[in-house]
Amino acid sequence: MLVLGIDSSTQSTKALVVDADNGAVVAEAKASHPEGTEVNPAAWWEAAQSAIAEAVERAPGRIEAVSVGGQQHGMVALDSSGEPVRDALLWNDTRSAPQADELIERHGAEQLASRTGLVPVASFTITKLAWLTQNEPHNADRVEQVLLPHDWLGWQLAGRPEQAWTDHGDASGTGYYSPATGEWIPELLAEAMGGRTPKLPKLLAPNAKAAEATLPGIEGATIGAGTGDNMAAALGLGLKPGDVVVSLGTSGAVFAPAEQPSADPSGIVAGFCDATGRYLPLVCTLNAARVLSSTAQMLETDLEGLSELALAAEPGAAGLSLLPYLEGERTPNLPDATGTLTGLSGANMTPQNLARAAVEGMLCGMADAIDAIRDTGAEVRRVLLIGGAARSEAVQAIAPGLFGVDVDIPDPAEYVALGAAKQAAWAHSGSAAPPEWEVAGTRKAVGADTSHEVVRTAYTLARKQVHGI
Ligand SMILES: Nc1ncnc2c1ncn2[C@@H]1O[C@H](COP(=O)(O)OP(=O)(O)O)[C@@H](O)[C@H]1O
Ligand SMILES: O=C(CO)[C@@H](O)[C@H](O)COP(=O)(O)O
Repeated sequence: MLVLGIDSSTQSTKALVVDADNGAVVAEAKASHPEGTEVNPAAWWEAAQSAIAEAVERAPGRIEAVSVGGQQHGMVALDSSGEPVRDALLWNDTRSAPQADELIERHGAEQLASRTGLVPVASFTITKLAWLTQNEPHNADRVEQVLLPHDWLGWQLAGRPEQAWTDHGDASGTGYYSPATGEWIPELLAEAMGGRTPKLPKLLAPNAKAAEATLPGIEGATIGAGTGDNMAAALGLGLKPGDVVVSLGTSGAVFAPAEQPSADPSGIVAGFCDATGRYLPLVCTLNAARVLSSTAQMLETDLEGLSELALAAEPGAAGLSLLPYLEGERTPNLPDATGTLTGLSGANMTPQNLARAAVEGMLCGMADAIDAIRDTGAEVRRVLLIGGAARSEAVQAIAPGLFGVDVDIPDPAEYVALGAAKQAAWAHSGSAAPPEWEVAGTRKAVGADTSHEVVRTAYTLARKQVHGI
């Protein structure tokens, strides 16, 4: 049986056709998304249709089921005819930082963490809706329904039926959902929107059959509930206790499976649900893969060249530290920050050291995130490194030392789309547990090198000096 998994993430849509018996990828395709932190959802739909058509064309048979994993938190606000009232505001759009602060002032971080699992930052949907209400009341007045990117795409695949749906994983990133009860908190949404009460999608179980596809090429296929991209990756990897994922896409996301919901009043760890009925404590930064591509561009090289330069420098980049807050930052919560390079001298200002500082700076943020996940009580037996920038040799070589733990590098694959495909197979089968598909990979052992301590200390010192935290 063939199933289709879609990953609609920040930079692109990926479509994988997968053999549901063993998880083997039999066809795949990709289409780009526009740049920017606000995007017309029509662009995702166009990319999805193009990637699906291409993947299905290469598939050796009929698609029986499909699911979508989507970038989390994006605000898709629809009017009474189902059209977006404006472009969607994405997870990495920081304009709603003041609204996040207002929510915390009104309710207190501790209360919000225990009610919603989250302490608001600009990424979360509720702050974007509060921003819309305060800054574009003419648009807020027209909002009849609020969806997330994956909800909207699933609804498109089903031909825009009366009732849209979502899953508990993606819902847990909105700020108006309770992981403890598994229900929406409509009063928080109404308060953020000045008393307006838009319709919310129906919450579906992880293995629910949501609808049937109407898109030509996959008509009649079962549509699964879908989920957020990180939850889909967790499902695709089949995480076990002791596993911690470091995902280096546009965002840097660090997460681990958990049996209980978490509530971190510091706001560092977001208490999300996963796509299996369990939980997924997660730390997210705004700056990961693009730190490397921007540095490569500055050094007039490509990603391979950047990796070679970084590996030609000594650990610690001869004293250079990069705080890579190129798009502002979410963890730590510094929405207006810019990047800083510290420790420059005439002697260390080389392309090799700059490249090394970029890789180390990005990974130091991830190492801090692993520590925060460990602080929730999660066991950290190994790290699984995925996402576009996990393909970098320098990242693979430097990560184990900085993380202080063995790093497994699953064979390069689109794990979000694979997880979506697994959910589709699960929904179609109607079984109690998702299918188990083997994930192959290689291990980079942590080794005896202790130079990482110096690197992390220098990074922490630079952050304290520049940002006071
Ligand atoms: N070999 C590589 N080294 C470093 N970065 C890479 C490499 N290959 C791809 N990338 C980066 O990965 C990113 C895309 O990763 P992906 O996980 O698909 O992101 P997203 O899910 O946010 O769209 C791009 O920024 C790209 O530059
Ligand atoms: O906001 C988060 C997680 O809370 C991000 O991880 C988004 O879900 C986007 O992910 P990528 O496009 O980087 O995969």
